[in-house]
Amino acid sequence: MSTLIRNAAVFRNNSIVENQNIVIDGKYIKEFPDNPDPADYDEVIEGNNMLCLPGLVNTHTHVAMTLFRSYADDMELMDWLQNKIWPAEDHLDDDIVYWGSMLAFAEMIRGGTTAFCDMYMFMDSCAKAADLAGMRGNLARGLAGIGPNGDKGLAENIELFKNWDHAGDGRFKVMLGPHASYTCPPDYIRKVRDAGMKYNIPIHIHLSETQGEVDNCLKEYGKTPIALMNDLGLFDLPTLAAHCVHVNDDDIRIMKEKDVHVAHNPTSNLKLASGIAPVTKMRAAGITVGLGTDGASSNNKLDMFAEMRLAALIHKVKDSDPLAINALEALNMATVDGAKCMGYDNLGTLESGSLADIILVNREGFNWMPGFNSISLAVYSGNSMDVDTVMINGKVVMRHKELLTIDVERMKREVSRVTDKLFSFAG
Ligand SMILES: CSC[C@H]1O[C@@H](n2cnc3c(O)ncnc32)[C@H](O)[C@@H]1O
Ligand SMILES: [Zn+2]
Repeated sequence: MSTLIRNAAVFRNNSIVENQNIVIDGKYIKEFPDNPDPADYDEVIEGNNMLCLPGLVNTHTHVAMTLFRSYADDMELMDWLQNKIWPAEDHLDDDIVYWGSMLAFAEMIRGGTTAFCDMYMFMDSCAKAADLAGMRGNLARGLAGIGPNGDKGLAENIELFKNWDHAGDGRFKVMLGPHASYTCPPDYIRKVRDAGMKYNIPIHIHLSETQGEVDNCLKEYGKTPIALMNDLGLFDLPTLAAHCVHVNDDDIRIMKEKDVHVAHNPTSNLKLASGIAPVTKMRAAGITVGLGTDGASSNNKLDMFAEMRLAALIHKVKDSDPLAINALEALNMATVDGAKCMGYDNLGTLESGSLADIILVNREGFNWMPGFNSISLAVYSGNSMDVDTVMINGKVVMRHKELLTIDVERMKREVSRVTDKLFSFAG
């Protein structure tokens, strides 16, 4: 299958090149010809007035938590988890997670997100929904070592790896998902690490999200969550650490030394009043930082345009520096840096040989006028509703805002049905 994108403005090598043509062959970008003949291609996409960007990468989420959107707002993390979310999550099943995930994929594709890094339960259902939707995803079974199901969860995560790693024509990778230092005691982290070493599986974990988490960890183990995980050998595996809001200079040194990647979730961190991560410090130390939404209960959107904009804004205030994170840096965090967080070195850029995850953003809206700088426009005034066409792994999954892989009407009916089922426990 070959596709020609014709006459678009293309984000390449950190700048916008107008009037470009892109040829996609199979799942890869092949070339940028000057005068292509449309008759030579199976499919032609007109790029007039479109900005062509790499698909946006959401490096930390819990996709099925769309079903908890607006269920528990205006709370801090532990109150929210312990008193609202965890009791409700006891009522999840495969059917519920499948449709909650599908709702997330519809929202993500519509907003230009082509890849996601997930940690949740019933991950086989999440994977099946992602496969049908055509999404690219890194999947982790969330693991807790407190309580009776630690070993069962780990066995499920390994099974997930055997069934889904590299599946979907290479769109899926599987990670191990130890939830956090406060839910995974040292002995359990050692088990997870040993499994990761045995099967060569990377790690996705929440770390140092709140000051309370760090304080409790210091009290219990005499170490920060980052130092504790390092001493337990977890960082001997490639690790993606979500949040890292409360990290000190020693933590940052360890993370750089162990090449720990960070998923920065600005909206979730603000909404749960967790704090603002020292992103400029981590980036200055050479740490790769991607952007994420976290789940739709703590955000409450899965909108990477919103995350880019917020990331570019809040660090200016945190650092009292308008250059803290500029528009280009925010865009790179949402694309190429996010792709690195997911373990790809051929994703998140529009180059010959890159995987063809591409979005076309319509620049005809009022919010795109005047057109001085399309990178700045994309980050500060663009929004997810401007996305017109989305390609993942060389396949068009949304054309002119029509979702091609998801039966939207059925999905809405099923989401209503499983929401009723999920919340029937509440009376
Ligand atoms: C065991 S599956 C993943 C687990 O994580 C919970 N979760 C969602 N958002 C956050 C967050 O910001 N910090 C910590 N844990 C979070 C989710 O509800 C699942 O229980
Ligand atoms: Zn999370």
